[in-house]
Amino acid sequence: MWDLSVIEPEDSPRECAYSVLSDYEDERSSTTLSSAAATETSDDHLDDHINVVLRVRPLNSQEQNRNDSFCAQFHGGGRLEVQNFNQPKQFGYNVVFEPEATQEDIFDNSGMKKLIDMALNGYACTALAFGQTGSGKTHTMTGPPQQLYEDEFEGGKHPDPDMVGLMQRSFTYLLKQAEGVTGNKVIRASYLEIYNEQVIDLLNPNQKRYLQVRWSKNKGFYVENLFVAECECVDDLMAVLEEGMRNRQTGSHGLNEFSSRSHSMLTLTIDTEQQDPDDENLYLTKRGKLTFVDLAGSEKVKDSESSDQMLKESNNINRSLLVLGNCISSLGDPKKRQGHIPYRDSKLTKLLADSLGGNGVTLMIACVTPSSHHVHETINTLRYASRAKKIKTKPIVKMDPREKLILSLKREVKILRNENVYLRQQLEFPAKPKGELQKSNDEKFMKFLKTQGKESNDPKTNAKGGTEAGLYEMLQEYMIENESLRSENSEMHQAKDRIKREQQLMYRENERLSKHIERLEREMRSQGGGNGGWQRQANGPPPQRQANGPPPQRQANGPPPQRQSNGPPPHQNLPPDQYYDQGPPPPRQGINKAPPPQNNQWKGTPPQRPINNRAPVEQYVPGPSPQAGRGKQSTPPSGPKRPPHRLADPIARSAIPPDYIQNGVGGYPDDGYMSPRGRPSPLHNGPIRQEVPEMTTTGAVQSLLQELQSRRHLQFSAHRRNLHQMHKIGFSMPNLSSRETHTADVGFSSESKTPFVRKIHTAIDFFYDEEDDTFSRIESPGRYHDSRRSSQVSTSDSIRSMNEKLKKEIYDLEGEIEHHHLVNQRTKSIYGSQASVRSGPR
Ligand SMILES: Nc1ncnc2c1ncn2[C@@H]1O[C@H](COP(=O)(O)OP(=O)(O)OP(=O)(O)O)[C@@H](O)[C@H]1O
Repeated sequence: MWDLSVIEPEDSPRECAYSVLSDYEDERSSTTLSSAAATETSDDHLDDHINVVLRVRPLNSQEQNRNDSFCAQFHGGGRLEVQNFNQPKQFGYNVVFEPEATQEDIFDNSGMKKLIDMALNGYACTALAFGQTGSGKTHTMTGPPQQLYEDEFEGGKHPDPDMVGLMQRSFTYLLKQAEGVTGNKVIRASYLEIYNEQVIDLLNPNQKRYLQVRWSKNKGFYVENLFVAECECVDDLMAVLEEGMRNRQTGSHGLNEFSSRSHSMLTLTIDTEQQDPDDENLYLTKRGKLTFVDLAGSEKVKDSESSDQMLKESNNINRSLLVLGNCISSLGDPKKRQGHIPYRDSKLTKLLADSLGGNGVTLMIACVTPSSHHVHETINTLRYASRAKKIKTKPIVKMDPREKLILSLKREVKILRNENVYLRQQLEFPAKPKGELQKSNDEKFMKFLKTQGKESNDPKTNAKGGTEAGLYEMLQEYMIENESLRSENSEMHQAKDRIKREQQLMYRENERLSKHIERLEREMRSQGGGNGGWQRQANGPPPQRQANGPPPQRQANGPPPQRQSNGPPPHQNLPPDQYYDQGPPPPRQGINKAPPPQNNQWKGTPPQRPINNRAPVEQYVPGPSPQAGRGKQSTPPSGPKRPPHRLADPIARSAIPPDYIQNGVGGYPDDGYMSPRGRPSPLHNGPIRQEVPEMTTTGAVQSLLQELQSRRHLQFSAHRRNLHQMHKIGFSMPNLSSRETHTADVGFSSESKTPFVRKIHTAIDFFYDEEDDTFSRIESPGRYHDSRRSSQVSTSDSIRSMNEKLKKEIYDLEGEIEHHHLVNQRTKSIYGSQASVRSGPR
């Protein structure tokens, strides 16, 4: 069984000195590491598995002399098979480096470069070598021992540059990469070892005290009083490494002449100042960490032939490695991971806690010997490595906690300011000028940045004190602004909710009124029903009534019969108040003294509202009056009464601008509307009568919108839609989002190629005037331009205005009904109850 499912690469790098799991370097490594790097400016967590690579060293002279067999077989693709006393065991890792692999191969292909890049971006990164004693950990990390001790100035050989290890190569690469960072950067180094479970500062060997491992909320586990050296160049870093290696506990035993008897940790802290992508004036200091860990090797005491002090060392080494193994097992097991991880059981695991299970990025280099003599130890190391592969970490960028707080407050303030502006727009509050607090905060922040820059350049100033004071002051200011924005925004949210509630109430009332209108209409129809029922003719003036005969038949489109100008009306033998269509109107309740209509124009005194609050019986004058259409006035009693237009047929008009034509493609580009071709709108009431020539949809819609904007009526002949339906179209759409409410959605029937209004948007608020057969907008034109502004208030206004219209309509209809009542009564009194009654039009 493979420990890891792998895919054999087409071109197996068998000839190479290493093999990569599933093109690891190209895919997995780059994906996992670079994706984590993408979170550099945020606290977003990205789970990432620990990257584990394996290095198999060549057989050493001792093993060769013993004629140990080579127990490892390389299958490419990161796979390895180990012969465990004729029992093959198979393992898979991200990369497997074969004995021929050079130091350069390790550095270039282990993922080390990406680790350094991430450290520069603020992540805590760790490269850790582990394995049996003598397996090549130190060789991999720092090169052969003589690389450090053979100093050309002290008469030794010049170190072989090909043999230098991962650490020296990393230093060079790090400094080179750091040159690309524009802001300030500071690299500090510390070096410690854990020897017999005690922490020793390798850069301060004269201090014969063991250092304490402490824990703090911000730092996690850390070593107290550790010497930190600021390094400006590669040489500084090399000097730190050499100094530490010189002071490190080594010993010679049966398995390694230069055996490390301690775990060593060299930590580079990398502070980089980087520009905030959201704010060019803001520089953020990220604190990345790069730790190189060279573990002491596990050893069989029997093999290493340790005794006395070395035996004690061996026991401590093995014990701490056992704890490390336990931590790795727990972290690699998804069930155990949620539970207790025994970091505190050793100093090593305390200091590695963040690298293993925390917010760091870790590269583990497992080192093994291929000697069959050590196959048991080798398999242990391989299992260890396999378990480590299952561990997931959550890399995050480390920042100065105070700066982080300021940054988060600043971002929050920015969000709240935006929200504030948005809410103001919605509620139509005037844009808030930049407040004093906001101004002073921004100024303070700029000042702070400048001071910080000066202080960092001027060592004499008390940089820390000044910076801290500025930081705390700013923190407070931002918190105050934050708080005031919060409360202001919450008030605006409440206002918005209130308006919404009002809208809903109004909407319900409108629904009720609409139903009432329908009821009234039915009532009116039933009143004027039968042969003698009042019927308004579609186009043309009302019929002339003969004095004692039946009502005249109206000529289609013809002029109305001429009235006798000077002579008495044909019904002069009747009391004047019994006729209203050929003479003075019936003086209802003594109110209306208006002269008869002339030239099809209504003339008359606006009716007085009767005491019972019902519409007075009124004289009506035939002929459409576009300007006096329903919806143009919100105070019903002041205007003239008109016939019950709801019963009339639609009035055909020919006033569609010739460019209101569609070809069924495209749409209004800004609003992203699609042509309704092939998908008739559910709101479309039917074909429009007017046939129009072809043109582009976009042009048509733009013309229509321009028309709306200039408040002129659209006079195309739409199929009849009564106000009730339009009302629904305009306001009963659920979840009217702010964006949906800004534009007119005009569609075109693909068959008849005629325009129709698909959707009435509340921000524009235009209504269909059934009598005039027009669409008119009652919004201020200015609002239309700001199509992104949602307007709760305008929605309320439009619902309110719709409400007014409905009330007026009811008022009209009630007047109609009362009028019919009166006419019926009078007619009955003249002709008797059997007479057919024709009450209108007037
Ligand atoms: N890949 C390699 N190629 C050549 N020589 C190697 C390689 N790996 C290790 N060696 C040599 O093997 C010897 C032991 O290596 P090293 O000291 O690095 O082992 P170690 O794992 O660090 O052991 P310990 O845990 O005891 O410190 C050294 O002389 C080293 O130069």
